Amino acid sequence: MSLESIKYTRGSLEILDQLLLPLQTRYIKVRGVEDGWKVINKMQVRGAPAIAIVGCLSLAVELSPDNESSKKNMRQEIEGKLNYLVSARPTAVNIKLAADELINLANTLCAEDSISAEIFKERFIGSIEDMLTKDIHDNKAIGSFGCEAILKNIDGDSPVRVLTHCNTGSLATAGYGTALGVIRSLHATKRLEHVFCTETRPYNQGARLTAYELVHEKIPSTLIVDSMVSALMHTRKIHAVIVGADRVAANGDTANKIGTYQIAIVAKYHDVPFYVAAPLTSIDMSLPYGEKIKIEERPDREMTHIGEHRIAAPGINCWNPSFDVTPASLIAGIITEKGVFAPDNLKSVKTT
Ligand SMILES: CSC[C@H]1O[C@H](OP(=O)(O)O)[C@H](O)[C@@H]1O
Repeated sequence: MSLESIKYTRGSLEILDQLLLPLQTRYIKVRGVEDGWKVINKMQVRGAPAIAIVGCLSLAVELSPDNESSKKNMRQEIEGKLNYLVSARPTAVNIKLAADELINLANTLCAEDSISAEIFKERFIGSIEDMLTKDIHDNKAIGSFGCEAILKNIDGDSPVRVLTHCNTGSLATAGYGTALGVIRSLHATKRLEHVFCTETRPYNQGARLTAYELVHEKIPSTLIVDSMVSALMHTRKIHAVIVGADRVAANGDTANKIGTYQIAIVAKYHDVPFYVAAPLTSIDMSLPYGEKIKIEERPDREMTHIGEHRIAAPGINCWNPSFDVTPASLIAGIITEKGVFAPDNLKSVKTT
C-alpha cells in the first residue's frame, strides 16, 4: 500500500502506476521526456498538479547527466521538450504554466554571461525540484483554508458530512492533495463526520484511488455510484461538496472531471455549498471564461471495458469527454493556498 505517487532523487524518477491501483503497487521508471509524455498520456500518473510535476521532473532527469551541452543548446532543447510534454493531455493548465515559467527561467539564465552551463543546469533542475516541496506546502494551506471556509457555516463544533468527486489526493499531487487535502484537514481537526466519494466513471478515480487513500488513513467514508448524488443529498444532510480543478478560467468557470457539473447542479438544488480546491497553478487568467477550455476526449475503450473485460455492447458509439465545465455561478468559493476567493474575484490573487 503506497500513497507516494512520485519517487524522485536527482537523476532518477519513478511513478506509481495508477492504472494498476488499488490491487497492485508497481513503480515505473521515467528515464526522460519520452517516458514522461507516455505515462501522462496513458494516465499512469494523473491529476493536474502531478502531471505538471512528473512532466517537468522527466525533463530534469533527462538533463541531469548532460555535462557537455552549452547553455544555448540546453535552452533550445528545453523549449521543445517542454512544449512536447504539454501536448500529453490538453485540459489541465498546470503543466503549461510550469513550462512557461521554466522557459522564462532558461532565457534569463542564458542571457546572464556570468552563469556557466553547469550553473545553468543546476539552477534549472533545482527550480523543477522545488515544485515538489512547494506543492505539498500549498496543499496544506489549501486544506487549512478549506476547513475554515466549510466550518464557518456550521453551528457550534458539530462535525460535517461532505462529498467529493474523482481523486484529488496524494495520488494527484506531490502529496496531501487539494480537495482531499481539505478533507484530510477536516479529519485532522476532528470535524469530519463522514466523506462520500463518487466512483467517477469511466476511469474510476474515486472507487480505485480516493477510496484507496481514505481507507489507508481510516477516514470514515462511503463510496457511491455517480448517479446517486441527488438521492444522497435528498436523504442525508451534506454540508459541502469539495472538488478539484484542472483549469479555472479568469471568471471562475472550472473544468474538472466529467460529472462535476451535474454534481454542482444538484448541490445548488439542495442548497449545499459547492467548493473548488485548487492551487494558483490551476488558474488560467488568459482564458476569460470556461467555454474556451479545451476538453480532452479519451478512447472509447475506457468506457466499454474494465481492464480486459468488455462491459458495453460491441458496436455501440461512445462519447468520452474526460472533463466538463462548471459555471462560476454554481461555485461558492475557490479554495487556494492564498485563501478562499469568490469565483469572480480571482484577479485579486492572480494576474497571469
Ligand atoms: C488535484 S487533481 C485535479 C483534477 O485532475 C483529475 O483529472 P485526471 O484524473 O483526469 O487527471 C480530476 O479532474 C481532478 O479533480
